[in-house]
Amino acid sequence: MSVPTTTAVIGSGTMGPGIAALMARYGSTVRLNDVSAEVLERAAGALAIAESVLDRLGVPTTPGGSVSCEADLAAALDGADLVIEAVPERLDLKRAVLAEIEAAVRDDAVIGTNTSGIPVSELAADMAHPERLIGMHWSNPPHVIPMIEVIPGERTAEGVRDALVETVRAIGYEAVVEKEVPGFVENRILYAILRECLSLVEQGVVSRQDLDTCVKWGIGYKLAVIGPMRLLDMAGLDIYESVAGYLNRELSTEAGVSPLVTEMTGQRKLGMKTGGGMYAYGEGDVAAKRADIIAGLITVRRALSDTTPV
Ligand SMILES: NC(=O)C1=CN([C@@H]2O[C@H](COP(=O)(O)OP(=O)(O)OC[C@H]3O[C@@H](n4cnc5c(N)ncnc54)[C@H](O)[C@@H]3O)[C@@H](O)[C@H]2O)C=CC1
Ligand SMILES: Cc1ncc(C=O)c(C(=O)O)c1O
Repeated sequence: MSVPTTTAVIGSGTMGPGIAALMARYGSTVRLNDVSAEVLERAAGALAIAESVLDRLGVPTTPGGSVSCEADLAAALDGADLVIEAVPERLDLKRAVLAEIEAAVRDDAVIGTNTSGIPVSELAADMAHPERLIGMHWSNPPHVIPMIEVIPGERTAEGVRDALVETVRAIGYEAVVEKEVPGFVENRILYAILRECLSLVEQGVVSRQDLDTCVKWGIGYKLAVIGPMRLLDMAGLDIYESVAGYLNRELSTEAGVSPLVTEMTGQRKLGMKTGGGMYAYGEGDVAAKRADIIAGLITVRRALSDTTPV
């Protein structure tokens, strides 16, 4: 399977519309499904924004692609060669949705789950055909970040893994194939960073704003150009050995969720989607901030495409 003829995207929240817009751009007939009629009504706006971003990125349009919103799951799945599950990150919900998907989908369809890190084998535990399920972890915003983690579970067929890698490359993205561990690779690293960041803010070592400045320039800027393994070579492994020798024992080992985060989620302060989180957003601020972030990502992606690989 290179670009699937028909793709079903199940879940149209933060991730679904960007995924749908990108697959359509490469010529796939995409059906975008959600349980919420209100969410599906809003999808047109999100799709239009994603399409304009793809224009600005210069992603060419393959004729024949389209996205339609489909409230009926069976209709959304009808004839799909690739299904991308993007419903909320809850094991019970994902298992239930995967059961519905596998009961309705074509026998030879590939079912990709966009879980942020639930092991694929756990999601597949009750499936009649676990060989069709594979982790397909996009990074947010999915139509902009050109890398997808591909994670076979214990029972995923090799042919399914190979077909998905082919699809990822056919849409111009890098495929990173991994063995399954909770969080996969990207989120294990991201969450190690976020745990330390939250701990430093909670301890009052640094303000939220200054932490963001420090990580953006001191870490993010370099890591946008080279990966951590290359960074170790640039710094010197002897330096890493000396610093890690006294620093690693000081780092946060918090096994639970940061109290700062649980306090905010308890108040339904979920970030940009609710208009407040680590920062406060006034009227119109969220749209402006999202536009700034996308503009920055487009500039950096263009610049990085001229640099040598990691
Ligand atoms: N938000 C992010 O930065 C990223 C999220 N992910 C993962 O992608 C998945 C989706 O995440 P988001 O888009 O952020 O979540 P979200 O909460 O923004 O959207 C999920 C959507 O799924 C819908 N939904 C719930 N039950 C459904 C069902 N039975 N059938 C169809 N639709 C249903 C909801 O109405 C909602 O619109 C999660 O597993 C998440 O961990 C992966 C990469 C990045
Ligand atoms: C906080 C956070 N958690 C999960 C993911 C992806 O699974 C992301 C992301 O892609 O940006 C994230 O920021």
